Amino acid sequence: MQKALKNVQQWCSKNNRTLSREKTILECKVCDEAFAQQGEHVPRLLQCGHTVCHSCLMKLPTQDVTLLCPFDRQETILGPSAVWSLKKNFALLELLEKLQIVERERNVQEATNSHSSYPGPSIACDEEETHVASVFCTVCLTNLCAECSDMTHNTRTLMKHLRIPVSERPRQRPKCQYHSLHFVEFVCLEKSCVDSPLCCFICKDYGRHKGHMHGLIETEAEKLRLSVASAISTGKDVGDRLQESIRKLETVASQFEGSSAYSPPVLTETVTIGSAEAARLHIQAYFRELHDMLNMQENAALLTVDSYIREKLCFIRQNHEDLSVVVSQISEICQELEKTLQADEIQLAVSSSAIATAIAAIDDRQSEFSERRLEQLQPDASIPITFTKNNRVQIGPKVEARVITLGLDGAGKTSILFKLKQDEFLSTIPTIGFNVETIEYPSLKLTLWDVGGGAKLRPLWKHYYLHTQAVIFVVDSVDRDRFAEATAELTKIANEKELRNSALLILANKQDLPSAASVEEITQAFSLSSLLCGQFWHIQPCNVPSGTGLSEALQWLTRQLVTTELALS
Ligand SMILES: Nc1nc2c(ncn2[C@@H]2O[C@H](COP(=O)(O)OP(=O)(O)OP(=O)(O)O)[C@@H](O)[C@H]2O)c(=O)[nH]1
Ligand SMILES: [Mg+2]
Repeated sequence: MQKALKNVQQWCSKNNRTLSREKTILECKVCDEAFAQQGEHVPRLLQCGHTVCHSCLMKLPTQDVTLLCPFDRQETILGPSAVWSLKKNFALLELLEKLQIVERERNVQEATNSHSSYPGPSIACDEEETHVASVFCTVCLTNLCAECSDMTHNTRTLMKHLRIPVSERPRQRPKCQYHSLHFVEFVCLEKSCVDSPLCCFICKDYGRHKGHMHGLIETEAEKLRLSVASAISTGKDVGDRLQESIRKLETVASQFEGSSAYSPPVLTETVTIGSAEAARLHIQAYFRELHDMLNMQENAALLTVDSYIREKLCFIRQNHEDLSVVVSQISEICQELEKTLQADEIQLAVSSSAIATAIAAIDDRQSEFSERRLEQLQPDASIPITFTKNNRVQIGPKVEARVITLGLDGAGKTSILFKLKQDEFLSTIPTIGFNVETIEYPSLKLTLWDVGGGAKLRPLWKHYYLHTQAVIFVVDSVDRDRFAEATAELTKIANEKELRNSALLILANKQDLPSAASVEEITQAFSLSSLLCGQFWHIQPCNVPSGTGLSEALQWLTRQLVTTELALS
């Protein structure tokens, strides 16, 4: 460092230039501004070894997190704080500081050597009035010419006094406005004196500031300087942090605009979307796959129907052909028999065996093609179609489902079962155990389990849950006193793990009775919306005597089981 400093000094003297001006040799080679100890022109080091001021670095173009050196185009990788993360060139900063000290000492030297170097109004030497003062002793507080300075400060102690050019002499203290013979030395710290806090020692000890808190002007000024410096540094910190936030916002904004790399996502996979464009692409890809999948499913469904139709037509044509052959055979036999009617007795007697054979053939055909057999040969022209939940088509064979009917005792479960099975309102007795019936529709076959609802039987309900696709919960709409009890049972059912994929149909039964609670009242009393949040559920008003509501209830159930209304059509 000393060597570098010496080189700079030598360069200055060789080139006959002053140090103060030649600070510019320590300037940023991009903007030609002198480097500074702090602020915009603080020197920062690039990884290639070049030094550029902070301000210029901020203006340089960046590629992602790298910055190119303006001199050799080499890359420097930036940290998370961008340009702020680059190290300051401390060697250069130290050199700058030393140069400032050297310059200051040189100024004193020059002032000491030359009376005329101080361009301001001349100040008389305190030792010899006819001399012009060129330096100010900061310890003796005297203005001195060079000669008197040397003369008065020639002892070992006095030589150490710091003497500065008179131009840099500290300002003289003002005189006290109440005691004109004395300088102000103190600052009064009382709040009431904030408007005129300066005072001399007389004001402080005997005058208007007597008894007040006070401090030395230098001490108080130093405290103020420190708090100002601290506020400045805090301000800079805040500024730096805000700058960092701005940079991050810019990064996020550029990512939104589509700078980030994008790889097409897989259907159903959750991807982290990096930019607005990536999000759009992700959505388009998702729906493209969905459309493709639906097209494939539609084609597969059509193929299934086409092959079903082909098989059916083949069957019909075969039957048609077989029956036509039989019809022509019968017609031939009939023609032969009609001829025998024209014959005389002798001929008839001779042909009796052939006639018996023909009659037997007709009898055979008659018994072979009974009404029932002919019905079987006439296929139903309808094509019963159902769709599974994954959009596969199902023709013919019925969708089978296991359903359990639960609810408090007396709610009407058994009555409903009998109504669905036999279309009758039968008298019932309380169920001990269970009843089970199979109920068939064109495309649906329900196995309906009706389990007794007495309090002692309810713990047994759970044994019926396995493989159950739907639960029918029957509520006696008249029995408001037991709504709370019914809600408690429904809550247990709703929380059953084994039933979490089952559809839940609530039948508000006995709507034929005048005091029956409406569906809305029951929904509210049972808090169904919150209780069954996230489940497949439906509430249907119904009554057994007329059967009103039961077919709608089953239609909803069927939709849940086969996802199509065709099942019941
Ligand atoms: N008015 C009217 N009465 C009904 C209706 N449904 C059922 N009932 C009557 O309510 C009573 C109880 O019916 P059940 O079908 O035995 O009740 P349950 O739910 O099977 O009762 P448990 O087997 O004890 O669990 C019987 O007297 C039925 O006639 C309805 O819709 N309207
Ligand atoms: Mg019953």
